[in-house]
Amino acid sequence: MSHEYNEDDPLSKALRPPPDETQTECEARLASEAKAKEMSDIIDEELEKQKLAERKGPKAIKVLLLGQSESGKSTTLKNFQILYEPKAFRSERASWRAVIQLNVVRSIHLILDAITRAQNNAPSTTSRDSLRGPSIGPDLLKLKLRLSPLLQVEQFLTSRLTAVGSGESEPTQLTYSRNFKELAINSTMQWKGAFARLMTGEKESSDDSSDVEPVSDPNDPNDPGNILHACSDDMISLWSNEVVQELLDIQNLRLEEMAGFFLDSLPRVTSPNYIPTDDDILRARLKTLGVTEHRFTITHGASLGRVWKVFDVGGHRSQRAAWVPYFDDMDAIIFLAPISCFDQVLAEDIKVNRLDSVKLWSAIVSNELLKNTNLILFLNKIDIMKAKLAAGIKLSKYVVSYADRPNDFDHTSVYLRKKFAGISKEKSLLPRPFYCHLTSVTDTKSTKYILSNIKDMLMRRNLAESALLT
Ligand SMILES: Nc1nc2c(ncn2[C@@H]2O[C@H](COP(=O)(O)OP(=O)(O)OP(=O)(O)O)[C@@H](O)[C@H]2O)c(=O)[nH]1
Ligand SMILES: [Mg+2]
Repeated sequence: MSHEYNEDDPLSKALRPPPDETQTECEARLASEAKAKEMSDIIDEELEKQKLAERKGPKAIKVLLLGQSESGKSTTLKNFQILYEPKAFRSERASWRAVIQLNVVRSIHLILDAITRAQNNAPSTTSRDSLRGPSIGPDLLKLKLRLSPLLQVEQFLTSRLTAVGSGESEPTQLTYSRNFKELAINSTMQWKGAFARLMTGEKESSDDSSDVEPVSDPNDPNDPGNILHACSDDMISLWSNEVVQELLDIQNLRLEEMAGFFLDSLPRVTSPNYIPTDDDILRARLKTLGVTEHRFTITHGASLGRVWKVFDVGGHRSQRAAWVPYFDDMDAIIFLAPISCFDQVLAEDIKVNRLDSVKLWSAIVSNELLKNTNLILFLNKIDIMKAKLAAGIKLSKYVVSYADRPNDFDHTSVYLRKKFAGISKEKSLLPRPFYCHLTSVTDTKSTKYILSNIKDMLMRRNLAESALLT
């Protein structure tokens, strides 16, 4: 087999073999090209078969995940993967390790920033009053200096992830620090496989890599895993330092409630042999860019063989224009509203309260294109909501209409549920049932149960509709 290389076509020119290629090299190259072509033909054939099966078989069930940024859409998608594609989900552990490393470094970065702010006595965006904090002693300053290499790890991991995954660092005006950039990734770019290989030096991902080998190269001092391991004790000292805790408190930085919080698990996640558990992967935070489609085939039960397509979208305001083309032809939308955010301002607009998920919900229920679509509401992050209420944070302070009702979870959740139900009833263009779940999608057990119920409900509706059509 030989290729024609067209001199006028830059791609063809770039692919041209080196002019000084030996006979053996040429044979090896041709053999590898033939193998690649064979693989590509097999994949094409498989895709063609899939398309044909889909055309012949019952229509795929399509579910769109919607909600503001950090509401838990991608985490819900991970639950679908655990349920229907556990093998593939677990084979991606190595890539999630890098994301978790990035999350850890980011939390440390936030603490170091808080110390710098206190040193400069600069006003913080959310400080209750000016920074009359504890004094920062030489020990803490030394710790800060020793942890500075971590900032390079952050840059390294970000550039690696963006290189393979068409990612982008978007400025996210987080409550706690303006202009703090957060890495966002479009997962259609197969960043996971590519990144796992980059991290592990593997050539091909094996079919069952649930027992992926540790990803650090013990001999490479620049390997992020090694740097994190070397800084582990200092990070633990920093996180448990009383002055730091006081500073964070004064600056109203509740790291425990933030996305991608792993500081309570530092010895484990910084160990050289660390492999993320399912729970870790669910808690790992990587912002989504664009819209990605995920296909699952139901492998058991009455709906065996049925294909599901789940669409995950970026929830950041800049991403929302991309949602509309997907409104058509969905069997259901799972809308996530993070009710724990009642006391925070919206990440991307510090003037808007996070509960302005309510506004987004109004826009969705009243949308003309969605008038016949099943809407399923997840009032999410109830674990954080419960912790906040238990800590004495009052809903009525932020949602004035709550007035003097009891500040416990039962009453607040019923109130919020009614609020969302009322909007659905009032604003929907056609009458529609109100499906609502109180969720914590980082809890796989309860989420599995909810997703199974949704699956059954949609299958029943789908069957009923097909029966009506015949
Ligand atoms: N404690 C807790 N954390 C949650 C829950 N749901 C999601 N999270 C965490 O919140 C963070 C954000 O969740 P994502 O699923 O990435 O949010 P998203 O809606 O996909 O956000 P975008 O991609 O920016 O639109 C992640 O670190 C999750 O682990 C929950 O119910 N409880
Ligand atoms: Mg996401």
